[in-house]
Amino acid sequence: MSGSFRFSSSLSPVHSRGFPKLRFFNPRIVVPNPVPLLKPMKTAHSRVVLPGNVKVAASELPVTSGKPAAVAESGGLQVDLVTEADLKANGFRSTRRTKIVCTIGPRTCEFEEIEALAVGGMNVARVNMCHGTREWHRDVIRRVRQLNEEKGFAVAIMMDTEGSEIHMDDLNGAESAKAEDGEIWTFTVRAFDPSACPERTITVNYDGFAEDVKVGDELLVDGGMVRFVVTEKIGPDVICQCTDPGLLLPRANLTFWRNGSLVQERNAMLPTISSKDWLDIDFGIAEGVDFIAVSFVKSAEVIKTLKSYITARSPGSQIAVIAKIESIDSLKNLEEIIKASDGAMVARGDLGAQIPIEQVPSVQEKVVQLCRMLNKPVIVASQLLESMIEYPIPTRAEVADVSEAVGQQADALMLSSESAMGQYPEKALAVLRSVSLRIEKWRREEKRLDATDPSNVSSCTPPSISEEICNTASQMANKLKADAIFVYTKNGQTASLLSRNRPDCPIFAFTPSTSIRRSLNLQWGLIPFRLDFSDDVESKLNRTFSLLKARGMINPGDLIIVVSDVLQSIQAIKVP
Ligand SMILES: Nc1ncnc2c1ncn2[C@@H]1O[C@H](COP(=O)(O)OP(=O)(O)OP(=O)(O)O)[C@@H](O)[C@H]1O
Ligand SMILES: CC(=O)C(=O)O
Ligand SMILES: [K+]
Ligand SMILES: [Mg+2]
Repeated sequence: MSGSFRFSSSLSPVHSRGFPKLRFFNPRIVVPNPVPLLKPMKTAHSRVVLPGNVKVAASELPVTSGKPAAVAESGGLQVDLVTEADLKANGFRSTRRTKIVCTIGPRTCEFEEIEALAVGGMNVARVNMCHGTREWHRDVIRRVRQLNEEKGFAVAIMMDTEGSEIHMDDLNGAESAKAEDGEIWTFTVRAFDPSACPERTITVNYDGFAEDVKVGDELLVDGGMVRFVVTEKIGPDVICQCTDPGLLLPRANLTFWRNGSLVQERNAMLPTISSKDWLDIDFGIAEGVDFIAVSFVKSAEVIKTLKSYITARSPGSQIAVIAKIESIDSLKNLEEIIKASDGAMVARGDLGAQIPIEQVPSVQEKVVQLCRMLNKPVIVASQLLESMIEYPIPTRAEVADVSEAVGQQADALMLSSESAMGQYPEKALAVLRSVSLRIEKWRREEKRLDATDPSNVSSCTPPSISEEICNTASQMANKLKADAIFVYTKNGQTASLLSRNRPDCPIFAFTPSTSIRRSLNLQWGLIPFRLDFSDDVESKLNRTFSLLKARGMINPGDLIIVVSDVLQSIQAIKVP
């Protein structure tokens, strides 16, 4: 699919989701450019515009073999230009702790568009295997890799599986179809030739569909954006009347409800990982993605199966498995699922179609807390800035929702349609960034909740020396008002345990592995650097100090708490 694909505004999904097309009396106050617009670096001499309006001319940076040194690993230290310039200009406290995942779609798939997102603060790029071809995804993944190699970013790649829940067909290539109030539509398990498909007929991907539904059931498209009631069943055809009109989008999810409850008959028996998903997973392993997010996880078993499959297919691979919490069945097995996974996503879109929407906020809070206890990164996803698909500024309610997730100290926030096919992907990213920074700062100032309170973090994992060291180091950093914590970590575990404490200062995580560096980029408060280091604490510390000082990222007198996972030690050191 090409990058020129655009939804025309009259077909924007926002409209399908019940927003009036024209908002008379629009309550949006257009504030004077609340967030700086970012432009990616174009040439070695252009100015890189960074978060917080820091400007650094690429030509001012030391250049090695035609590339800026930040990219070319000066002295073996690798960090991206954006982080480097931000640290230089604004200091440690300025860094954003909450990470950002952006879904890459038709609106953001070109190299320059991906680069603009990276410059704007994207930490993880997500590709959704529900949409597009493998070739399309391969191109996106390779562009992200190229960006990392050429510009020193550590943008991780997350592949999200399609899963085998019930969904509609692709509308024979149409961007959408409008269902009007009272209209009769047919949902069928019959497949048609695109040219021979009768009007108002939609093919459903699940063969048991016509058998499972009953007359009187409610059929919800995309969690209730469009609703139908089943009036008649004729063999493979389910005849429905539209009760809540709206736009039907290709491959939209379908659920059916009886007497106010989700019906889960044989569809509950559909595999979490379909045969197509396994092929996509093989593709993801071959392309070396960093995370595989599994849609509609119902139990821990599927996560264990996938993890052992990855190990067998690609021994020594660092691919992490993220459980998407979006199925009603997952809620009964939350703790086991999260324990088996390397992280979780609160996938509020489909979750809100499987449980009453008023229950979504409490599930979000519970999953975020559980992940924190179990030391697993957690992503809050879907509809954070939904109106920005179409408008350049968010609603106040959306800002409040983002603030809530940041206040819960989730590791990451995710953009879906906003970045995949919305009109303002960079602005949406800028809003996530500025709201995160503001709420994080406010939280530190207010100390509204003591993040290092051991009761908050220490239960549920078996106590370990590393964990105690990290808890103590974080408390020390807070009490001494340290400027940063440095951690030298080979497999990332110690960095994770520090992040889990949500300390007041940023955590510089030095790792010799580029893939660990990328995977740490999903975790709260971690600034991952690639650095080869020896086991000798003294020498690696002196080397790090001189490399960072030479690049202006730390200053003499800065107080650093140093944690080493090899020696299991804590040191408090003033930068000489
Ligand atoms: N690779 C792609 N090609 C085309 N359209 C895409 C692509 N990725 C995303 N989109 C569009 O962006 C929208 C939002 O993306 P998102 O990843 O949230 O998908 P979704 O269909 O809501 O499924 P999920 O529940 O997995 O998030 C999609 O509905 C689709 O219209
Ligand atoms: C992200 C996702 O899959 C959802 O919200 O449904
Ligand atoms: K998906
Ligand atoms: Mg989903």
